[in-house]
Amino acid sequence: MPQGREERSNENESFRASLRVLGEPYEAGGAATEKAMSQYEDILYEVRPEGVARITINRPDRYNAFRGQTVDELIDAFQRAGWDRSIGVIVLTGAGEKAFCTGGDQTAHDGQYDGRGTIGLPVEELQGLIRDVPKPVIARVDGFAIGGGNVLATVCDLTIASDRAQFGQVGPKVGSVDPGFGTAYLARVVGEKKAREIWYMCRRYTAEEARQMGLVNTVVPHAELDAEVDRWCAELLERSPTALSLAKRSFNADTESIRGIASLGMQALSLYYDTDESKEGGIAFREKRKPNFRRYIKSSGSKGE
Ligand SMILES: CC(C)(COP(=O)(O)OP(=O)(O)OC[C@H]1O[C@@H](n2cnc3c(N)ncnc32)[C@H](O)[C@@H]1OP(=O)(O)O)[C@@H](O)C(=O)NCCC(=O)NCCSC(=O)CCC(=O)c1ccccc1C(=O)O
Repeated sequence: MPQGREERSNENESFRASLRVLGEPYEAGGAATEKAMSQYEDILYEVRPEGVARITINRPDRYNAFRGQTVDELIDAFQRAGWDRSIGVIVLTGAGEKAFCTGGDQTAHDGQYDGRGTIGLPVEELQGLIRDVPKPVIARVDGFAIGGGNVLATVCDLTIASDRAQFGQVGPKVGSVDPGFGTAYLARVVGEKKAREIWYMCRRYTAEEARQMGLVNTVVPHAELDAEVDRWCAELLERSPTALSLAKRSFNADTESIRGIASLGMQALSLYYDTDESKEGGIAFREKRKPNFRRYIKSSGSKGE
């Protein structure tokens, strides 16, 4: 049945209304916002330059590894920037030159992590939120983007890396895995073979290698990283924000089923974290030795040890 003009105009109005909701600020600003911002311990939140929210994981002594509190603060910051109408681009980065982020903090991890959520670390909530905010998110990577840190960079819309950045996954070396966006979505970005190599082999890749496999948009000398990020932000701020948010949601739609895989996978990961096999990875990392996983290799049908 062809639609009448009135019906179409109602539909258009509800579509425009939904975009207005997408653009609602998370908080109106003022004293409450200032107070909440100063409460962050593990991250920094700045608006710099105008229109750009820069969120920095600020744990350089731990190579910007995240604990439960870090992930909660990141979620709060992405909510704030995501729904603030004065912000057009969000930049995620790590403090210092050693690391962007090296994933879960291995000192806050003996079995489950120390925060909330299925595994004591609401990483799948954070990854989903980076996808949900209706504006481009740029990962500014200097140093290591390893483990869950590489996953964060992967789910960002764009990645700008310095020539001394290094990328990789280490899960099967430390008794962990990201059974959602870190694996399935990575395969969409770099292809199945490469994603499996990255996860199974746990190697490190240079920024240039990461660029060649499609994990990074551009690589610049480290002294030029901020200027390059500023250039990309300035260009993005000139684009129609509504067109950008529609494009982002449209890209997301095709991989949205991975959210379901992530939530199921985290449930399984929680069980895995309580096993001796997984704990061996974390203990070995803390004891600075090679993990011994050989005794956990089981042939199909065997009862194991
Ligand atoms: C980052 C390294 C490759 C750097 O190697 P190297 O240059 O040889 O330096 P190191 O001496 O190893 O490290 C220097 C210094 O930093 C500390 N450190 C580094 N990373 C961490 C960390 N993640 N937690 C705590 N501390 C860290 C290290 O202990 C040293 O400190 P000293 O005081 O000087 O001794 C290398 O360090 C490395 O590989 N780190 C391991 C990173 C890691 O294990 N990350 C967790 C990965 S788990 C994973 O990949 C699962 C995927 C995932 O996304 C996920 C999903 C769901 C829940 C959680 C996760 C998650 O990420 O955990």
